[in-house]
Amino acid sequence: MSDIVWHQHSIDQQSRAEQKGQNPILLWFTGLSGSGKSTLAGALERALFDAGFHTYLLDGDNVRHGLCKDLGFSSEDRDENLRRVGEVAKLMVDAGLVVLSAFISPTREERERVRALFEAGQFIEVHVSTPIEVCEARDPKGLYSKARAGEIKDFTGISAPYEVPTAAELTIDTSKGDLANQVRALLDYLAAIQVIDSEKLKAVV
Ligand SMILES: Nc1ncnc2c1ncn2[C@@H]1O[C@H](COP(=O)(O)OS(=O)(=O)O)[C@@H](OP(=O)(O)O)[C@H]1O
Ligand SMILES: Nc1ncnc2c1ncn2[C@@H]1O[C@H](COP(=O)(O)OP(=O)(O)O)[C@@H](O)[C@H]1O
Repeated sequence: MSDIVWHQHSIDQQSRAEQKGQNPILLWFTGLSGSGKSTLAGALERALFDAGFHTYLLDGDNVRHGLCKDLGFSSEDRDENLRRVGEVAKLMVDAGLVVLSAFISPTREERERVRALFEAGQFIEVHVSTPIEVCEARDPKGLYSKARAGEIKDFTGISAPYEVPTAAELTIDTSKGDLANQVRALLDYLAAIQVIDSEKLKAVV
C-alpha cells in the first residue's frame, strides 16, 4: 500500500455539497432484523428526497445481492460487509449526498469503525430499539421461526449477538407511536443540529 499515493482532485466534498445546497451526512440505522430499519430509513429518505435533498439509501438486503453477495453471517463476514458499506458510504458522503443506511451492524466495534471514517458530526447513529419479542412476532420474512427451528445458524438476537448501542445520537422504538411521528422526530433532530435546512422541509412535511 505504501507505493500507492493519494491523488487530491480539485473538486472536493465542500464544493460538491455547495453545488447541492446541503450538508453531506450518513444516517446509520442499526437494530435487529424486523426492528423497522428499512421502513424508517425509507420513509425518512422519501421525506428528504421530496423536499429536494440529494439522498441515497444503502440497505443490507439489497447490498447483499451485489457488492456483498460473497458474504454470509459469520462475524468475519459481517465485519467485511460493514467495512465495505462504510467505505461506500464514505464515497457517497464525499460526493455530497445525504446517505442513509440500514444494516443490523450488530457490534459496537463495527459501528465505531464506520464512525471513525467520518468527520465529527457527519455520522449519525440511529438505534432502532424495537424489542426482540416484537421483532419476532412481526417476523415478516419467517426468519425468526427458521432460526428457532435451527434452520438458520448465527441469527442475530437468537444465536448470534446484538450489542445495544451506548452512544447513539437517536433511539427509536417502532413498537411505540406511528411511522409519521417517528420520521418527524428524525427530521426535528436533523433540523435541530442544523444538518438540514428546516425551510427546505416545510413544503412537504
Ligand atoms: N443469520 C442471519 N442473521 C441476521 N440476518 C440474516 C441472517 N440470515 C439472513 N439474514 C437477513 O439478512 C439481513 C441482514 O443483513 P445485514 O447486512 O444488515 O447484516 S449485518 O449488518 O452484516 O449483520 C436481514 O435483513 P433485515 O431483516 O432487514 O435486518 C435478514 O433478512
Ligand atoms: N415504524 C413502524 N411502525 C410499525 N411497524 C413497523 C414500523 N416499521 C416496520 N414495521 C413493521 O416491521 C416489519 C419489519 O420492518 P423492516 O423495516 O423490514 O425491518 P428491518 O429492516 O429492521 O428488518 C415490517 O414488515 C412492518 O410490519
